[in-house]
Amino acid sequence: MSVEVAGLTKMFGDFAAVDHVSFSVEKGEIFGFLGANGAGKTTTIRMLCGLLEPSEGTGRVAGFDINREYNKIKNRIGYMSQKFSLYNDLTAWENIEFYGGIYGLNDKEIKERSSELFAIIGLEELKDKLTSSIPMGWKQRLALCASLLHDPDIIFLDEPTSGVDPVSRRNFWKLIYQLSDMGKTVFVTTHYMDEAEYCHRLSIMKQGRIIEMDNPRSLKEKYGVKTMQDVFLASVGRGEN
Ligand SMILES: Nc1ncnc2c1ncn2[C@@H]1O[C@H](COP(=O)(O)OP(=O)(O)OP(=O)(O)O)[C@@H](O)[C@H]1O
Repeated sequence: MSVEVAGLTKMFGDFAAVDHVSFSVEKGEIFGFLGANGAGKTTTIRMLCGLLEPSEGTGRVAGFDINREYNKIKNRIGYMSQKFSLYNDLTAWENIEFYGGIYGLNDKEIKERSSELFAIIGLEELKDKLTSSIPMGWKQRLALCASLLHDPDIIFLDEPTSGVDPVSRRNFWKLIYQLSDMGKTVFVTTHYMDEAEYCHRLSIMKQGRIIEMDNPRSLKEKYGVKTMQDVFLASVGRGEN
C-alpha cells in the first residue's frame, strides 16, 4: 500500500474539518479525491504530506508513519496544487534548477532527471522561455515536472487542471496515466467530473467524512446513473433539498 490511514481526524477548535477518515491506496493507483468545497480534501492531503499534524488517527504514507516520520514522507512524495508556485520571471529551465536545489539534488542529478522528465512531459522546446510567456497548460506540465524531480513514489495533485482548456486537461491526464504505468501512485482532487471518470478508484467526501469509495463504474451502477456528475450530485446532494 502507498497510503493507508485509519480514523484520520483534524479538529480546528470544535470543528472537525476531517472526521475519522479511513482508506488505503495501492501503488500505481490513480485515486480521485472528490468532494464539495470545504469538504476536507486539502486538509486531508496536508496531513498525508506531513504538512499538518493530525488531531487523531494513524497511518502510513510511502511506508512512513504520518505521526512520527512526517519529515521522511516529504522526501518520498511530490505535491502540485492549483496555486503552483513557479517563478514567472525565471525561464522554465531556471525554475527546474531552483526546485531541484530545494529537493537537495546536485547539478548533475538535476540535468539527468530533468532531461528524462522533459522527454516524457515534452518540455524540451520551452526550456529557455520565460515562464510568464508559457501558455497555462504548459505551465501546469512544468509544475508537474518540478514536483517529480526527486523521483517521488506518490504524487499529490490538488486540482491540477483548474483553469486550463479541455485539450490541455486531456493531455495532462495522459501524463497522469503514464505516471501510473511507471508505478507512481497518483492522488488527485478535481472538481471536473469528466476527470473523475478517468480515476481507477474514487472517494467522495462530505463535511469531513468519506461517504462513497469505489471505482467509477460501480458507483454509477449503485446510483443507477450514467455519469460521475450524477453520482456526485446524488451522493453529495443527498438530504439537502
Ligand atoms: N487552518 C484552518 N483553520 C480553521 N478552519 C480551517 C482551516 N483550514 C481549513 N479549514 C476549514 O476546514 C474545512 C475543510 O477545508 P478544506 O480546505 O480541507 O476543504 P476542501 O475540500 O479542500 O475544499 P476546496 O474544494 O474548496 O479546496 C473548511 O470549512 C475550511 O474552512
